Amino acid sequence: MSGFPTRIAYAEACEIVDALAAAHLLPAERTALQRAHGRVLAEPVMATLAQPPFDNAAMDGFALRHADLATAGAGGLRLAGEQFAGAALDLRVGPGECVRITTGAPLPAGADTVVMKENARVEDGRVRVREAPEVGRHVRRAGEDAGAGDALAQAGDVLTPARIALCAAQGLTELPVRRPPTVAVFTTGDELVEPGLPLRPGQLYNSNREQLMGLMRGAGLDPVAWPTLPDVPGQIESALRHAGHAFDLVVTCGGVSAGEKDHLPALLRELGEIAFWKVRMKPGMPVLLASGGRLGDALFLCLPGNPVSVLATWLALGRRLVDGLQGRAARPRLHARLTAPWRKRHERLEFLRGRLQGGEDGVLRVQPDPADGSHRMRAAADSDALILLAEGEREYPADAAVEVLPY
Ligand SMILES: Nc1nc2c(c(=O)[nH]1)N[C@H]1C(S)=C(S)[C@@H](COP(=O)(O)OP(=O)(O)OC[C@H]3O[C@@H](n4cnc5c(N)ncnc54)[C@H](O)[C@@H]3O)O[C@H]1N2
Ligand code: MOO
Repeated sequence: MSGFPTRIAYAEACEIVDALAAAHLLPAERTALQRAHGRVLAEPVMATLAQPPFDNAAMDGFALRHADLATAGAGGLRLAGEQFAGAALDLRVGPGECVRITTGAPLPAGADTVVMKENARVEDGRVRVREAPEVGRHVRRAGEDAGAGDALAQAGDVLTPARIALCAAQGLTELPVRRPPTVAVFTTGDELVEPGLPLRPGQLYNSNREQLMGLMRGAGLDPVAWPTLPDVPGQIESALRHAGHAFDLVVTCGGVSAGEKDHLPALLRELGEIAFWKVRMKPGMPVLLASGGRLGDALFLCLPGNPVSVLATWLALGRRLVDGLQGRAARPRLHARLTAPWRKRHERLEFLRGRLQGGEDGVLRVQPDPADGSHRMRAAADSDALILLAEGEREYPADAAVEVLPY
């Protein structure tokens, strides 16, 4: 097979994924704030309100004029009123006066400082301050977090709970987001049996479907799983044609390498347009990406069947594709130091499994798991990161800095 990139470097695969995703950027839509969690912003969000919107107290206590503390003497300050959080009263703190105030309440005119309740004593309508704070203490100034007109978030930002809260504080009820891709998930293989059914010799339980569903849900998607497909070209074609016309993305797993029952490459070559097949990565080498062509408008991402290959190809390429389809800003790249030396004995870029450890010295470390076969799911389950080891045979000393992809 030729006419498309094959046996390419991981970096090249990333470029192709990014370009294909950008060409298939999903439309923007307005969604209710309550439904926007985890979605990607399609436009910047501008502040129309300053944050905080007015000067207010950071503590329960007394609002006063700082200059009066030096002159108040033993008699203290006259308690001139109360301003609680809620409607702003028309209060003014005059010379020698103070106003009882609660956290979040608007600062009365004239006041410049708040004294905590615990540092004051009230007697006969007079307030004596035990410990004078510095001027401006416990006052939160209007606009110190954001000014009206500031950009609070950019297109491509993910709506984390904190960012949603920032938008809610502006009184927004809807946000402009990208529609997440609809995704159909297929597992293929005559050897697969669903958990719960009896297993005959040579068969094995389908474990990849649940893994993929979890990985996709973790990426904010709501995938739809098909019943497992047998290794029968006609059946695979008709199921993929159906999904290719109904979904934005079709993800398959298994049947994508060189065996007599690996029908996906030939099918996508004949009916679709292959963007790449085979990336010089381990595990996951036979991964294939294609546009649907006569199978529909969907993109087709075909992952190898080995369970650890599913994990690695999804995290390395699949998640990148769904990020790109939503215009999501690049995820930060993380690095850690190996806790043990590692001898890399092959040419392909490796996504080795490892367990992250945060030390009190502030250094992130990762313990490589020696069970590096792409069927060794236990090592993947005992780990929480993929360790990227560059192409080429190489000795990595303990403490070597490596890129990690946490999962
Ligand atoms: N002659 C060659 N053989 C292989 C090559 C190659 O280039 N030339 N590539 C190897 C690599 S690397 C990988 S990775 C695998 C990928 O093969 P396929 O994508 O065709 O996957 P299958 O053969 O269908 O399955 C591989 C393996 O995984 C098990 N499997 C499949 N689906 C599931 C599932 N849903 N749940 C659990 N386990 C599953 C399957 O039984 C196989 O053991 O090919 C190498 N061979
Ligand atoms: O690339 Mo395959 O995933 O090693 O066995």
